[in-house]
Amino acid sequence: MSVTLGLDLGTQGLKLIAWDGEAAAPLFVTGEPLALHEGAGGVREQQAGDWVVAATRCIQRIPAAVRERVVAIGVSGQQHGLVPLGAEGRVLAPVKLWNDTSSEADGRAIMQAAGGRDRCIALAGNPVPAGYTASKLPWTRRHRPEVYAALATILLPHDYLNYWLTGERWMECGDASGTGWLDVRTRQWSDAMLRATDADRDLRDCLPPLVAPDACVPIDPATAEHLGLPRHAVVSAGGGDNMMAAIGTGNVVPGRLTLSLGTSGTLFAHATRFVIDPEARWAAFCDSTGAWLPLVCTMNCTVATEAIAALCRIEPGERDGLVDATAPGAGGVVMLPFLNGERTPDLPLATGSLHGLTPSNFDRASLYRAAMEGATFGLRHGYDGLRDAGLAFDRVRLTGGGSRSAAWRQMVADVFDLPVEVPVESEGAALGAALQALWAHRRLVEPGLALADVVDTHVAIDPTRAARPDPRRRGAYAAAHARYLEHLDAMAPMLVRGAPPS
Ligand SMILES: Nc1ncnc2c1ncn2[C@@H]1O[C@H](COP(=O)(O)OP(=O)(O)O)[C@@H](O)[C@H]1O
Ligand SMILES: O=C(CO)[C@@H](O)[C@H](O)COP(=O)(O)O
Repeated sequence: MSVTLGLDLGTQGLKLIAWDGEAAAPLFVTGEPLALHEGAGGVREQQAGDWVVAATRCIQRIPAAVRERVVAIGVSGQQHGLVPLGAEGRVLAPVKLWNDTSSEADGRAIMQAAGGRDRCIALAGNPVPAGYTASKLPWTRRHRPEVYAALATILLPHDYLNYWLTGERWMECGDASGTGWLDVRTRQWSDAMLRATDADRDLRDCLPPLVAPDACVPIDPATAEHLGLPRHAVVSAGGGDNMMAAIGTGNVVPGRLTLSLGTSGTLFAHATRFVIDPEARWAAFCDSTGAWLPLVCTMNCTVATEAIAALCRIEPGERDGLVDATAPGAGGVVMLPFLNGERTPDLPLATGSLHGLTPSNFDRASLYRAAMEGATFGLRHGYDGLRDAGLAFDRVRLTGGGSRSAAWRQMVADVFDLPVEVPVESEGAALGAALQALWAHRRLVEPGLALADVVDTHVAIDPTRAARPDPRRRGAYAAAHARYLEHLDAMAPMLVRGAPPS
């Protein structure tokens, strides 16, 4: 039996899956929560040291008989975070995360220096929203000058765990697409975007080499010993959580749409040709197979449902019942769920709001449904952009924490008017990381092995969690979606400006 480990460093927690490469089944699954520091002005940061503690706990919890058979490890991670490393490998500051909007003005300044938003898209395929890594660097230069001066290497969150495991610094093109510095057409760093970020420093010196998707690096022997893992284990390239979720949900061929309902909501496809949206309604990213992964990301998915559940004291076991007890449209309640600011649509300073309240709909069930609908409509917004690019879809593969909800699965089927499939393994990103590790390890002796072949054998669909669009609900959801867009348009001038200082 050969075992591969998949680690997924999410925003709310780190998850681990130990995968049996022969039986195509999980042997052990565990996780650890992670703390998030939220500061004034949209600051959202984590300590890289906490990730290492969480990963160590998860790995050491694996039964020894499983651990000693580990041949390879793959790491998936929340995208865009900036891990600043000093020359000797020390992390110099807290990690500014993908949902940290404090660098909004810095992103705008980079785009201006590059010649404007459209020019950025022409140069590298993407603009530089606040969430992307590039914007966090000038912020660091302004707010933490000593860190900027000592900076030797920039890593992304999953790259940092790879560094901890191997002692080697590298990036790969999937996650590197979310820096704002990679020209996603050529898979090379864009000198123009690097210069627009800092004209006085050669930032190429801070960027590690880019490796191929099937790269394998030996684990550091001392780290292997500390973790109780075999010294011959290797670490694969790993990738951004969305790129790994594409593998873990079997989305490595055209025609499938993966939707991940986590802290962020993401929606992405597999594209064999490079596609960009001139309006940047979605991100033009590389995937982790050598193709592309056009992606829509909203910053408020389970953020919205969790906030309403906490406010109304809705227990986890009650939630689906409340959604089922209300009709599509939530009795007229509309939630613009932008509690964390928003990336799609591009409103980093936006705040959340509730609309359409009356005495007869101001109840916990309608509010909870409105939060779930708002999060789902936000993703639908970007989906129209993907179709405008000529991409066609015949199904949705659902993953992330929200995919555990039967009511949410049905809502996705109805709102997108597509059949929904749910993989047996709900942790798509962790499974994708384990499968990438399995593939990369097998390719050492079988160089022609295609990732799609591994995915076909290992990603199973759970027939009991499928959902089909219900034509009786289509009209009600279309009307509710139209109402959502009306409120969004009406609020737009205020949402662009952001909240007054508190
Ligand atoms: N049955 C459910 N209904 C709605 N939300 C759920 C359900 N189960 C889990 N979640 C939510 O999913 C979120 C975690 O999703 P996950 O994909 O693990 O997030 P991340 O990777 O962003 O940390 C939590 O906010 C959790 O409350
Ligand atoms: O910023 C993006 C994608 O561009 C997010 O999808 C992050 O990658 C965080 O993911 P979760 O922690 O919500 O899984």
